[in-house]
Amino acid sequence: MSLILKARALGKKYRRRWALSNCTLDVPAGRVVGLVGPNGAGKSTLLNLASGMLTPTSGDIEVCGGRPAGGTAQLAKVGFVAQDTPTYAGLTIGEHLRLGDRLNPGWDAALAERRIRRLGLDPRQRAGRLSGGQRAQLALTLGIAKRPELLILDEPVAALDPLARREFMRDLTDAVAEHGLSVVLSSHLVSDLERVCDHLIVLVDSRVQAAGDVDALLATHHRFTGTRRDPAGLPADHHVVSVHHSGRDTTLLVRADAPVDDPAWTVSRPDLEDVVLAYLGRPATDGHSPRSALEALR
Ligand SMILES: Nc1ncnc2c1ncn2[C@@H]1O[C@H](COP(=O)(O)OP(=O)(O)OP(=O)(O)O)[C@@H](O)[C@H]1O
Repeated sequence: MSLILKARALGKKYRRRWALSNCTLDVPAGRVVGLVGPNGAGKSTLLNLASGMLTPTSGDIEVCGGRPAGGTAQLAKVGFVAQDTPTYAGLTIGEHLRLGDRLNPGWDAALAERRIRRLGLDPRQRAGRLSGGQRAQLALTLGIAKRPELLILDEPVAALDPLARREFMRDLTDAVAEHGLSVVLSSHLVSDLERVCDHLIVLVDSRVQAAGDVDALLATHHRFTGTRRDPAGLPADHHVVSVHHSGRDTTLLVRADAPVDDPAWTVSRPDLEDVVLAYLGRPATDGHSPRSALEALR
């Protein structure tokens, strides 16, 4: 599997506080990869390190085969839209597009203009006068029109209304199909990630708790329900991710290639949100290696 991003024991420290510590993960190339995790898990820090906006305190990170922001050619390979969708308040939309053209060797002017037109945005409007969602759309347009090998989006849809969110996800899918770019996007909206991502990474407290193709994650996780009992009796290849007791019933989220056929349990399929929530509810395990027990689900 070729990798577009590789982090090894990566850490970033602010004064005495680690924003990300000992983070090891692999991101496959040619995919739309969702990065999901609770507030403060280190997602933005990781994405800022990947884009070269931050430099690591410890460990290594490689993006598109090189050091993040390590020279002009490397900069051209990666598009990054930060969480606060930065734009220049005093510049018009048209000026942003011209700036994009000047700064990016692979700039796709036709794509940028088409997208701005379709969004109904006036190229003469200053970015400072745009709504939060419109500003996000401008920043996304700049990221896509740069035609990067890897597009990194930190919570790109947070400021968008539901319709704009759906359209953005569709644009992204089209851009991936047309230009074959790799995408990493973080979001708390698992339903949106499910619509657009084919690979998912769950990060909790700097550690990968689960990672794999969405199809594989769905095929290897099962919901077990039955009368209240201790899950310890399940076969050894059944990894219990979460346990909920309510009244006389027990519900488990279990990872197993093939669920055991036991009349004591009713087995059903969880959706992706159930799987993600089960991992988010766990204390972080020390998944130093990308092949940690919870990870190998490709
Ligand atoms: N500039 C900073 N100075 C000090 N601490 C920081 C800084 N940026 C992030 N942190 C801390 O690092 C940790 C990880 O933050 P980060 O923003 O990467 O998390 P996140 O997973 O993106 O969270 P969210 O989902 O809320 O955006 C948090 O505890 C945060 O308080």
